[in-house]
Amino acid sequence: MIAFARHAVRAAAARQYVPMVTSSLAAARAGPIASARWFAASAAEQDLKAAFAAKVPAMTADIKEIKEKFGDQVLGTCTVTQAYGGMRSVKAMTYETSLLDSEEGIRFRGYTIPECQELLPRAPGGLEPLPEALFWLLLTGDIPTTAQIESLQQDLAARSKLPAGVTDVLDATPAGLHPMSQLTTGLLALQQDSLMAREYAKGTTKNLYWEHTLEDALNLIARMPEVAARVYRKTFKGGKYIPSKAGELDLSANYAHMMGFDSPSFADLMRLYLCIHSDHEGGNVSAHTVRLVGSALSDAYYSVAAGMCGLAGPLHGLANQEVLNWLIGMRKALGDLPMNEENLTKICWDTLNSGKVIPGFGHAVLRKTDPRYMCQREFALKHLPDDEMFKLVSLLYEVVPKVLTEQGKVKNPYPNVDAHSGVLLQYYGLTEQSYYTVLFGVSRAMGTCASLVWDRALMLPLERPKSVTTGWIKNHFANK
Ligand SMILES: CC(=O)SCCNC(=O)CCNC(=O)[C@H](O)C(C)(C)COP(=O)(O)OP(=O)(O)OC[C@H]1O[C@@H](n2cnc3c(N)ncnc32)[C@H](O)[C@@H]1OP(=O)(O)O
Ligand SMILES: O=C([O-])CC(=O)C(=O)O
Repeated sequence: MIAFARHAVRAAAARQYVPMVTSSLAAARAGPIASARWFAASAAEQDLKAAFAAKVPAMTADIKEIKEKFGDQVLGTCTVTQAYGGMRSVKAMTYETSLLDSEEGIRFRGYTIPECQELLPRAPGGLEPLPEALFWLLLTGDIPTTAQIESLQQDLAARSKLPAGVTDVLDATPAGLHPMSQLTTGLLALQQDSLMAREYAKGTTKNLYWEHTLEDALNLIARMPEVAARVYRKTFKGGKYIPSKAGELDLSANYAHMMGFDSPSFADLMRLYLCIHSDHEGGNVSAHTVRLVGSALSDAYYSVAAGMCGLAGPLHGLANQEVLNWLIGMRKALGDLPMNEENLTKICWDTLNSGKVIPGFGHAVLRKTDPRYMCQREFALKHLPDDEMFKLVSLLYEVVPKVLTEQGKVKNPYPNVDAHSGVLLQYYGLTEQSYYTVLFGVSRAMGTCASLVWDRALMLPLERPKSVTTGWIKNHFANK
């Protein structure tokens, strides 16, 4: 099913993870980025579970040593303003699968998006990395080999059949229900098969939680595309479903096929899309929700469904839908007027003056243009350079930062991932913008599931930070 990306073997062979427990000095010398990477030790393991299991002891020992050595060090503090301000930049959690730098953007296990595009295995004829390969990387820290990804793809295909009753639940949802509500309902219907829930009820032991969670994660990832495609066909195509070709096509191409899109370049867009939306460190609303809910030992289905409810908010994943609505409204507002800087500037100010945010711009952590925006822009320059909507998005890239900077409120006036995704989908005929966050959800499930497996492997405890009332703050600081 796949062709191997350039340099992957060389890169995998050249890299080796250095656990702190054996060589903390070497890791420290390697610098923060290199020491954050999990380097491939061997390409021999073809089974994801075995590859993951091999990583757990060193990581567990590493964390034990870190806690012994640095357990009393202060990682972050929280001012009163931060407590009222969404805890912005408070360092109060760990998260292994990805790390966000405010200037540089996301790194998946230490690898930037261009590095992933270069190193991860691709589909035959495809130019973009396979999300199955990104999932392997997020989970194990290693760039997978062709054989490993073929084995994972076969495993996912074998798991992909929806259990009885799931399609009935989806069919019973009202046609007007938002696609994100339908997706979440579908995930909860999948929960009937949770191994974690079943084994916990039987009295399984703590050291096996990760195995049950990995099983649930793999089943969820394998089945979610069909659930999501059914939501699309039911809502927008009169319930005319297209049978799965799991096993014949890779996960992204099959998802596109089940939605009704069979062009090779749309499949490649799906691969890129599902890779870049998967993970964005641990503090974002969806990932943190998955972590929090999972910490109560709710299984992967409950945890991801909860995360999807957060992703459905307009300040988070739903912003991709909002961007398209805004762009369409903008074209209408322009009418016969030329699409130029002056006219777009006026429309931006109208949006701000009406009390709304400009969707797709700004970020809670990033302070530069999101690299996920940039790689979608590069995709557009390659595949749809003359598209009118792309030209509009390109012009807004120049206009909006100036307007937001002049307004003087935002910490980051530059575009995020959601500013670009919709125009690419529109170009290929996926024009129903209320569906866009579902695509984001299918991707985010992969990153958050990888992290959830680690949460259980590392036996992270129940999350329960302390809260205080405003009265408590007044009394506490009054006499200081
Ligand atoms: C996948 C993702 O989740 S990426 C983000 C997707 N969301 C969006 O694109 C929605 C538009 N953007 C926003 O609303 C914000 O930039 C957020 C929610 C992403 C980040 O919020 P914050 O960290 O609070 O941003 P910041 O500190 O810059 O906010 C300061 C002020 O600028 C405002 N602001 C931030 N971004 C924007 C924007 N795009 N348009 C207008 N005003 C904005 C905030 O609402 C806030 O106003 P207030 O002081 O009146 O409450
Ligand atoms: O990091 C964030 O807060 C939001 C975001 O871009 C994401 O979750 O992809």
